[in-house]
Amino acid sequence: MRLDDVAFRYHRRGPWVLRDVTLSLSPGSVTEVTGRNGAGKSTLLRLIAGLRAPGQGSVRDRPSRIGYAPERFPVDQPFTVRSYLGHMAAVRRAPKDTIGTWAERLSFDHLLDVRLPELSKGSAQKVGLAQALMDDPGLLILDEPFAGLDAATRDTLPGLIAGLASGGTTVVISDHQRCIESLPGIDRLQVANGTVTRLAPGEEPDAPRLTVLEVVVPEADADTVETKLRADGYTVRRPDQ
Ligand SMILES: Nc1ncnc2c1ncn2[C@@H]1O[C@H](COP(=O)(O)OP(=O)(O)OP(=O)(O)O)[C@@H](O)[C@H]1O
Repeated sequence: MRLDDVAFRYHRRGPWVLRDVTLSLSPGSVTEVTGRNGAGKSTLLRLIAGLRAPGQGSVRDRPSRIGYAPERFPVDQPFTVRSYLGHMAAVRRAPKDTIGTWAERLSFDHLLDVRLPELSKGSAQKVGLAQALMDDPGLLILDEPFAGLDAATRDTLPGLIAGLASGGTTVVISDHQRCIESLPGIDRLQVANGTVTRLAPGEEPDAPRLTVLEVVVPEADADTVETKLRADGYTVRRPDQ
């Protein structure tokens, strides 16, 4: 698929969030989208997914079956995981047993009868991923899919993504936590200053100046704080106990 001279703003007369975006995404490619907070990564992903229409320019040849997992899965829905995913499978005419398959692959099969608002952040993230992955999408868009995931699922997901890509799925991922960047042959796009540039292999995104901040927390809160900081894209080092 292609984006040609795409520009986008959320409000008429508002500031352009993205301009002059021209890029192509080929079947079977995996593209990592990088950029600072607020640069426009989620906006670019929504444009690619077709959830937002460009203000200028065009998007062409988008695959018809699209899987999209937003940065935050909307849990304020009065369904159990099973009925929500069952509904999504029916809408997409996916086989019903796909729910069990993905629940097992992403290790949330024990939560199928729990209501969405009662899920932890990481479990909700897995349900969001399952609905995006279940229909063998031609275009798969994942917005910060690793945020809040447990280590086992974090390790599983790159392989699942690579498997879909080798079957021809075009994959686009924003990933603060840089869990996907070691995937062989990955393409990288950087969103900065309102536009998108392709990074050459090995080229580092414009790196901000780094500093070290020591944070002291109650021992019992250390895991939670570490998970939160990692989810926000920070590097966390724990001193030896
Ligand atoms: N629904 C919206 N209405 C108006 N402005 C928005 C909306 N969503 C995002 N923006 C603005 O568009 C710009 C880009 O936001 P976007 O969420 O795409 O950035 P991002 O790179 O994904 O950020 P982050 O890394 O924090 O998730 C920001 O200035 C943001 O405030």
